[in-house]
Amino acid sequence: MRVHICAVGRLRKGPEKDLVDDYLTRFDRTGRGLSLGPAQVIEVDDRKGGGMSAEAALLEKALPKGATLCVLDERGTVETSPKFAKRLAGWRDGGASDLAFVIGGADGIDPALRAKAHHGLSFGKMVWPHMLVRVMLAEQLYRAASILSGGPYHRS
Ligand SMILES: C[S@@+](CC[C@H](N)C(=O)[O-])C[C@H]1O[C@@H](n2cnc3c(N)ncnc32)[C@H](O)[C@@H]1O
Repeated sequence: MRVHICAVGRLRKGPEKDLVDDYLTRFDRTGRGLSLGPAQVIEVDDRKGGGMSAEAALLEKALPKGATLCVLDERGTVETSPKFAKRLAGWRDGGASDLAFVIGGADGIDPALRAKAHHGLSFGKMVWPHMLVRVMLAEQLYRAASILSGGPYHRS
């Protein structure tokens, strides 16, 4: 199952980008034997300042056709890492070829796009900056692959 992180805005060179790259490399390596990954980041940029709906149109265009859609949203479901790992395995075992996570911009994700999602995932009720959400998601993907592989990274 290929994994896509579709995000509004460009992540510049720096510690957040390094962390995302590092965790996704680890995810790819750990997930290879589990039919998870590879993971790629797809960035969209609305330079005309059209707001949420313009960003949603760009995101929808960039999403792989038929992808299982998971939006990152503070109003979504808060879950443990093992539960998230189970959810990933469930999507994979249910036959999903592409899984797309969507991270919004400063105004969030357009409600019409949110309504199309198969799942809304929350990293808690607080609002985080989008670049940190990318890092957190990449880390949770690696953690989930480690849990599913029985590796020592996750200790609960
Ligand atoms: C700066 S936030 C935008 C918040 C916006 N005011 C809203 O109402 O959604 C940018 C993006 O980061 C993600 N995000 C921020 N906090 C989050 C959280 N607690 N859980 C999951 N995703 C979050 C969402 O995808 C959000 O669209």
